Amino acid sequence: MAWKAFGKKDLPTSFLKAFAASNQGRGTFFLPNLSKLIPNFYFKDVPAFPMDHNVLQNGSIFRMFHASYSPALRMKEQAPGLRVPKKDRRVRRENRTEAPVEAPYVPPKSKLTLKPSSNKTIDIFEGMTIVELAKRTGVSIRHLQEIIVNVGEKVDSEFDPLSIDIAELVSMEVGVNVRRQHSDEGAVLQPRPAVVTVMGHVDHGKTSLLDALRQTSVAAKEAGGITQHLGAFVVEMPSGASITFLDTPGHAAFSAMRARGAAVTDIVVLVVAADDGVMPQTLEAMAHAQVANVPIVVAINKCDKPSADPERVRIQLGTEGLLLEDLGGDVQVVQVSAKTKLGLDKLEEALLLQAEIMDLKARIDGPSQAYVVEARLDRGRGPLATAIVKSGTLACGQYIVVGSEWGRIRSIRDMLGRATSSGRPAMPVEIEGLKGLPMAGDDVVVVDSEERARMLSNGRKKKLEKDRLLKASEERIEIEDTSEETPSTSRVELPMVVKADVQGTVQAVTDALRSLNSAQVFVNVLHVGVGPISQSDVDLAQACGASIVGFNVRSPPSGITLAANQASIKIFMHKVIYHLLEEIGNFIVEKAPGVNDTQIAGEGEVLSIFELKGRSKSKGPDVKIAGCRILDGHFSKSSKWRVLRSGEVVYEGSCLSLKREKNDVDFVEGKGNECGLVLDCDDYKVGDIIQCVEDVKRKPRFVSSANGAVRIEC
Ligand SMILES: Nc1nc2c(ncn2[C@@H]2O[C@H](COP(=O)(O)OP(=O)(O)OP(=O)(O)O)[C@@H](O)[C@H]2O)c(=O)[nH]1
Repeated sequence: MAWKAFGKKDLPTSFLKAFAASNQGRGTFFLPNLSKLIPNFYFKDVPAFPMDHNVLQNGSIFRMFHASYSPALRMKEQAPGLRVPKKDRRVRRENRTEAPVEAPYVPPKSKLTLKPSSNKTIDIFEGMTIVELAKRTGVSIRHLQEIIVNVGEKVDSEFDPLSIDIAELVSMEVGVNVRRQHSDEGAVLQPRPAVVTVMGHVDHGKTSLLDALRQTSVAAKEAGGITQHLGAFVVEMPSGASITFLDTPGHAAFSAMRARGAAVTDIVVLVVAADDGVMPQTLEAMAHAQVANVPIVVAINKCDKPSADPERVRIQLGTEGLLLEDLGGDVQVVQVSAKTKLGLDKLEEALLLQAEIMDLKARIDGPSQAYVVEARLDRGRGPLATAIVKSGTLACGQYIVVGSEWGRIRSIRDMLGRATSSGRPAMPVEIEGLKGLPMAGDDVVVVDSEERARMLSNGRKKKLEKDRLLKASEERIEIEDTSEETPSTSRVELPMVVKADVQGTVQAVTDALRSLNSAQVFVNVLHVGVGPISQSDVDLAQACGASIVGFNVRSPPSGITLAANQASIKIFMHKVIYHLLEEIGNFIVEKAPGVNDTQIAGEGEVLSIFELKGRSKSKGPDVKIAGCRILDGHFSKSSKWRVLRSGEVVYEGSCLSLKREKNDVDFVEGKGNECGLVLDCDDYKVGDIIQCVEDVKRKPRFVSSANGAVRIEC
């Protein structure tokens, strides 16, 4: 492998192998991590595109410089226009054979020279002119024309209509974010089913309620009995109407999934258990719905329980600012029981009424738009995206761009797994044919040709990578700043490789792991991916001293497990999020260095003072012995000691002698036991309190709250 590593030291082959292998998919290896792993190197010419294997192999993506890299070259790199003084050129020549003896070069914090994307976001639409685009981006018409020509498009006049894809590419090029707007003007709109997201606190009965609505039994089949995916399906109501439901997980780690659910939905069903009342995730769900400007229908569940108190729930919700119908507002409230199926017809009525009020319609014809709620990698079928169609009709054979991935739709399946040729508005569909795995939350857009799809996908990848590198660089600076507050010797870094079944859970697990960062331990997620743990994950973990997390993925083949064992790589395999976080939390606590602290090991009272006269002048002065009774704990001779008088510390020091009866001892234990004590100060008085103080290492604590939120308390 030909890497351009300047300087005397070569990179470890094991590292290079693992690094290259880990980057065959998306560029998920963070540069700051890389430079941390090889501290004597710094990096320049960082790519603004995803690192792919071939690029990595020819070594041209960035140049790695060893710390001993010559000062003259360094000056040139930092200020390209600068003339290097002759003296320094000499240094450079001398250094061809030998590294200079000098302090290692510490790269400046902001070494990435990538131009950041501006925070500006503009709306773009099909047919906008260059003039319009120039107005919105704030870039000159001439510059935009140059870019358009560079992407291979013809420009006749600045008033010619641009395709929305070209407008996006050009905007990205000038560092402006876009929102694609599709006008339905002139299109025939047809009624469409409502998309309803069921949200609420963990275990309040969201899945059971959906189960009851569709007469199946998903809740019983879920690992650990909790929802960890964003399930989407269509329920045919007895009235004949159909509703698309999204079930979101209640556990605290899945906040991003809930936010996605609220963003794609028309109505939120807020499930609150009648016995438990309003809880943290109930409030979070309310907030998500309000941010997304989505109406709420409240389902007070578990009304069959003797401890159910629906009135209390109503009052709680009212206090939280939800304007319930029965209290004069417009939020409908229904009392239900998923167990006895009580009130399900009322819930259905409420949803259909809400949908009717909203007059939900969508364009059936024309370019389709959809929203990815989940994505996973199937061994045989490749990347699969579950999406909800927003408008238009998604059809097999269409070229699509999904986030930064592209593909041609090979097949579409409905939520029962049946093949279908198209997906209509509000329909959840599984799309097959993408070249790479998109992210949950990505938009699906249909484009005219393969060329356009490739171009848009490449442009987006480039931008994504640029933003990611910048974010990683900022994160690194933040970490460095925090570690300045905490002595670096006391902060342990735990590198992790995270693999999970779908993109959504990868994100949830990664976010949850990051929430375990503390002043003592930094969980450094080096690499994430969808799918089972592979040999390249093990290689990477070995090269970086990382542990591997496998969430909701099948156990790795025995060969991989064996390789991991041999390399002493810890693998955390779990199917339930709180089990995973508990195990990792305890692992972190175990690895945390702890902070030095003191604790009172024992306390006693001075009952009497004995004076021992010095037997001869040469043997030293007279000695005062404090006769003590232990009130609590134990006395240990080697510890530190304190004398307290009227609650104030009057002395701190060490012990010269500890006696039990007439014998010298190191340790006296037990409330009520008496001993004689000589401290290196003899200013004690009857009634003083003597404390034996020990140094201890205080370890952090793993704390998980009722809503599943976890943290490490130092
Ligand atoms: N008595 C009674 N129990 C219920 C009812 N609905 C749900 N449960 C029970 O409550 C527990 C949690 O139900 P789930 O449907 O898994 O709750 P969830 O809100 O989907 O939980 P997450 O998926 O973890 O967010 C299960 O033991 C259900 O059997 C109900 O109406 N009455």
